[in-house]
Amino acid sequence: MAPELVQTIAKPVEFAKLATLPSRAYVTFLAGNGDYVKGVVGLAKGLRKVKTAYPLVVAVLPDVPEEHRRILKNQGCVVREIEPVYPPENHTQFAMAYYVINYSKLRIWEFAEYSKMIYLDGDIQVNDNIDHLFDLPDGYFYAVMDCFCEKTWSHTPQYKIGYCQQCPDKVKWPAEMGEPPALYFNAGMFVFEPNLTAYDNLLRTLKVTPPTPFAEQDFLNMFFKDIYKPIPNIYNLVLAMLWRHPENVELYKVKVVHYCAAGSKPWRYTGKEENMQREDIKMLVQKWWDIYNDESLDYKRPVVAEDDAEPRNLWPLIAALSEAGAAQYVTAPSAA
Ligand SMILES: O=c1ccn([C@@H]2O[C@H](COP(=O)(O)OP(=O)(O)O)[C@@H](O)[C@H]2O)c(=O)[nH]1
Ligand SMILES: OC[C@H]1O[C@H](O[C@@H]2[C@@H](O)[C@H](O)[C@@H](O)[C@H](O)[C@@H]2O)[C@H](O)[C@@H](O)[C@H]1O
Ligand SMILES: [Mn+2]
Repeated sequence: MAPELVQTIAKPVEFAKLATLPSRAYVTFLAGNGDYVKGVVGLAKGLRKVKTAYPLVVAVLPDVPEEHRRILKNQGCVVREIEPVYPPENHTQFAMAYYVINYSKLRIWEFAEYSKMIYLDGDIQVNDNIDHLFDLPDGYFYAVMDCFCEKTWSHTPQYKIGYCQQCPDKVKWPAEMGEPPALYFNAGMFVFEPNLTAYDNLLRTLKVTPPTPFAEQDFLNMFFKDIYKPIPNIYNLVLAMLWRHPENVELYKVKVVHYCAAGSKPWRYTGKEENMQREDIKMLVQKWWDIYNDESLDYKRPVVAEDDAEPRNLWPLIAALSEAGAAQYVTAPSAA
């Protein structure tokens, strides 16, 4: 379906069809005025390179400067401001101090104009088309299993005994410690259905949930425990898997790379941290930069009659249509 909503509005019949299309989008999260905006630009260009049919929505905190928002709009992103979400007062030592802002990711459940979304961290690159994940059966929460072997997990019992869900038979979970930990996902990538009821439940539950070291990742694992369905790690390669569980990784099959290992953020890469001189890490960082620097992947705004300076922002139009009850699901320009 022609992604440019404005062209479609002109033909009511087509619009009627469009109004019933399930609306889907990728969504990421951006906070602060620092360099993560480079991650999001890289993600937008990577999604374009793999010719996704869907837009990239960027949920931005109020502290994201206008200049960064303009950069993202000019890369074809749909920029949506969200309010921060803070966990209850706590003295928790987060695995990384900045994780406290990651609770704001929970705002994306409010984007209920979309029937299904794929969340991707800003430090993720999509190297193969994964649009087919939108067709996974509704009613579940899909994400890739994490790994417990990095020092960031040293506070946990599983780390202390050397147990990891990636190789549950290597060091077995001792019966005297009760049930092994429930399957635990990395919250850098997940397939979910935005829904206002779930959103209200998430925020209400958060208010009475003491924060834990992995912040919103721990919280989401607890909240979605009963409907979580693991998907293969080709959809979110947590880089530490390369040296912690190489037997579980076939790099040539990996579709999504998550630059979460310490020192691996491509836009900050110095190569000095542990594991950062590995050939596979250097190749993946270079691959990220090749996309980021590829001008042929920059967004080319569709030329419309009254071409204006601002990239066409469809949200006011969509809001008006929604008020008129005309459009349940409408698409914005695809990221491609
Ligand atoms: O200063 C920050 C820190 C985090 N993030 C967003 O929050 C996500 C989660 O943080 P990060 O990826 O650094 O966590 P990791 O996966 O490395 O644990 C990032 O990918 C960004 O999308 C951001 O925008 N600005
Ligand atoms: O706020 C908590 C964060 O927790 C997760 O990152 C961790 C986790 O993956 C560990 O397993 C790794 O060891 C570690 O390096 C990595 O940073 C998510 O990637 C991120 O989106 C966010 O939810
Ligand atoms: Mn990340």
